[in-house]
Amino acid sequence: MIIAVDGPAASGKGTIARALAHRYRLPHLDTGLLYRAVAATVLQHDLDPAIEADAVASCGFDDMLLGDPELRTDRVGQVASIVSAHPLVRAALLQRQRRFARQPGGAVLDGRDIGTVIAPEAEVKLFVKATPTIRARRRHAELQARGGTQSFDRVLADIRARDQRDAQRTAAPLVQAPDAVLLDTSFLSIDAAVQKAIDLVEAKRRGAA
Ligand SMILES: Nc1ncnc2c1ncn2[C@@H]1O[C@H](COP(=O)(O)OP(=O)(O)OP(=O)(O)O)[C@@H](O)[C@H]1O
Ligand SMILES: Nc1ccn([C@@H]2O[C@H](COP(=O)(O)O)[C@@H](O)[C@H]2O)c(=O)n1
Repeated sequence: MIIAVDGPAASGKGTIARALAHRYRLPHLDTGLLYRAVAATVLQHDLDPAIEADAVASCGFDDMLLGDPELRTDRVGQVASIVSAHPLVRAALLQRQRRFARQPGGAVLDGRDIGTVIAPEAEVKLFVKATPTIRARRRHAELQARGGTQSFDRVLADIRARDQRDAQRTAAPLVQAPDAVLLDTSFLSIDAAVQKAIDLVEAKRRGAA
């Protein structure tokens, strides 16, 4: 079974994807990390993320980088949303994600274009959303817990900027797949959101959704 979990920044898709992977004993890929690794490599080499050739040259990153906590910072997230708009960057990362999705037994992937581009054949597609203010509140709390000093307003502005870039780019924009089920986590606890996601997967498996 392939489970595709898409949605905007800090909507809770990673939390849900990890929980579903655990529940159904499936491997999980956080595809945002791949774009973050490209972004971190661009920054490391003092390249320009807006220049496609610079971003493409950074797609051959060492997989060791995927475990670097620096990848989770807001700065890297912002640059990731710049490099991810380049069609050649998306093309360079496409096969790796497709191979992961199509491994025997299935997989859970979360990102922006899993249900639309990477695995349009996924048996289950969730589109996770929450209001920008609630997402910023959650991300702000998360960053503070890690010692971050950004203001709430800064985090909210960054989330809005990233939403806009991700939704408006021409290459694989953030959009709900027509056959994805919408899961609004704005007023759900983590446990309640995960339970809803499990209920949706179960309904799909029974052919009821
Ligand atoms: N339903 C929820 N209620 C409260 N907090 C939540 C909920 N879901 C997720 N969170 C928290 O919100 C933050 C963002 O969640 P998560 O990392 O899952 O989002 P994401 O969509 O994967 O983000 P990104 O796109 O930036 O990778 C985390 O700190 C997580 O613990
Ligand atoms: N399938 C994807 C996943 C991510 N992106 C881009 O990467 C940025 C960082 O992703 P996070 O999930 O870690 O927040 C994100 O803002 C997107 O620009 C993508 O394009 N496609």
